[in-house]
Amino acid sequence: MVICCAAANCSNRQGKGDKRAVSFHRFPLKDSKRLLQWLKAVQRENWTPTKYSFLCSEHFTKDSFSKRLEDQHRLLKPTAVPSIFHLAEKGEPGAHGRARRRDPRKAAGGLRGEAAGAAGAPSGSPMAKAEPHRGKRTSRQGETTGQEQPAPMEAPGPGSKDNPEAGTEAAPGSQEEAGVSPQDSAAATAAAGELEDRGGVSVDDFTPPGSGACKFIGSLHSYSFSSRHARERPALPREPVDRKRPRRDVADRVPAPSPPGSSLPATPQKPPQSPSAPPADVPPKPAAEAVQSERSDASPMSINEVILSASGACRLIDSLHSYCFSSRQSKSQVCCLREQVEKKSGELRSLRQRVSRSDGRVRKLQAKLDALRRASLPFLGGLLPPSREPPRMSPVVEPLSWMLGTWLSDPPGAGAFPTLQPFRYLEEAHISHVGQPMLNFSFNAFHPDTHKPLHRECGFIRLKPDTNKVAFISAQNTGIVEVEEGEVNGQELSIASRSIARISFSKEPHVEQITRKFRLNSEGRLEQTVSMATTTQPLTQHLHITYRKVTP
Ligand code: HEM
Repeated sequence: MVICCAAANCSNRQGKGDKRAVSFHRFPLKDSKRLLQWLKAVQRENWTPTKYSFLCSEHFTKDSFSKRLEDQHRLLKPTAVPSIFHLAEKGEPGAHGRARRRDPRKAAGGLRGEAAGAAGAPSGSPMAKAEPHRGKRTSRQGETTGQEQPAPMEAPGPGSKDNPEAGTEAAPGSQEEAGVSPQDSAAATAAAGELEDRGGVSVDDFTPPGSGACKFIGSLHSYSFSSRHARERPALPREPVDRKRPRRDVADRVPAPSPPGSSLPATPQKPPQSPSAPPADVPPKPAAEAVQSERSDASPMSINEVILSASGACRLIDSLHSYCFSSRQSKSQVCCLREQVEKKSGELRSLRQRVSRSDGRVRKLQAKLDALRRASLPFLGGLLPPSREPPRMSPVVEPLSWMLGTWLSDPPGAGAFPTLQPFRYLEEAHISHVGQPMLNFSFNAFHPDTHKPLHRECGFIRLKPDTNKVAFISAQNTGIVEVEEGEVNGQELSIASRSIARISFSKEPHVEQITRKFRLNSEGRLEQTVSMATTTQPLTQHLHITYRKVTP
């Protein structure tokens, strides 16, 4: 297999004539953004690059290359995009075979020579040295006018022995002068091929990330190549007098070196046979033998061993790269997860604070409710704990159990008396027990509009055991204390005053007789009717009220 330039109308291929200054560079298949830029520049329709597709260095401007510090190797910058191409002149017969080079960044007259910066370029510049053969190539292409010049993808090619000046051209900027042997180039080519095969990252295409680990791995790369270079350097021929001629001789027989990585030499070479490497075009052995024939102090390590060692080192570095990438990815995932955990922890803390505040509110409400119960339910007040179960009712008072509960007037009570204007009033009635053989009661009247407290009375209702005899003992805020007795029959209690006492300064006319009737009506409502006799009026109804039960 010969490495050919994939650009339309470019016939450069590995080892062809005077192309020793031409290097070949793989398409950045793993860098989609850069690959698109390359493809846009190449302008080949219905064509997809493979890992065997290359562009020669003639399609890149001079500033697309950099020199490696340690050995001045010419390297294609990781951001480089080709810009110098033959473009067929449309409308011209046989135009697809004719071409002129143009740099798209230079609208007119942007010929390759200008783009390469030949004028004023240092003599050591590989681009400057590429100038002469560019002229030859133009004329050659002129000769092939009318013939389609397919971009060679993988074509076998001969060695570069047809141009006696090739060595001179290549020498100043060549990798050989930079201190890398042809075996370096072969090994690097093979290693780069393996890298692309296995990890899709070639040494040339790899952009060192900012992490310390990758810098370290990058330094391993440098160490790997410089180590190989150091081991092989003693084996290179010593050329104390004229370096160009022997080098040209060597170049005739040995592949021109290229930067390590995906940059490939223009001269024939064969990468080492590796199971994972792309198909080798030239076996490495002849190249190795060529160098070995030149050296006077043979290295203890054979070239094949060096190549294999380099390949192994590159595989190791490749795996380190993969590990580095996956490690960084894992680290970023861990960081992401940590952020999520911290966020969730913050939310949890906030929720706990809200729950705590809610608990505080619930406790306050519970306390308020207990206070209300104590205030409104006498039997729950005092020393009785709020959570305690209601005391069991004494069986003695069971015949009066229908009276138990809290009752509210509904509708408002009606007041009357011969000496009074009829009136309305509201009243709460609490009738309860605390387990004793009696009921506790309180009646609290209020003004129907202003809710101003009016008549109030409280006392006890007792039953004579094993009878239906009932005693009703009441103290009223008007200064009257009275005892009424009577009978309970079913759900009706009728009682009449037996004794009435009053304070010395009670208001007149004094009440002299009181009768009451309680009953639970068919609607489950409690009714109370009060009649009285005064010193001025006979027994007459004074009050009638119906209560609605508001508690169990
Ligand atoms: C058994 C309980 C009650 C007794 C023994 C009683 C007794 C009396 C007596 C003796 C009078 C004076 C009557 C007059 O001047 O000729 C009176 C007046 C009156 N009573 Fe009652 N009463 C009782 C319950 C109530 C209740 C529950 C109310 C509800 C608000 C009430 C409202 C009034 C009013 C508004 C007057 C007229 C103004 C007054 O004298 O203060 N009474 N009551």
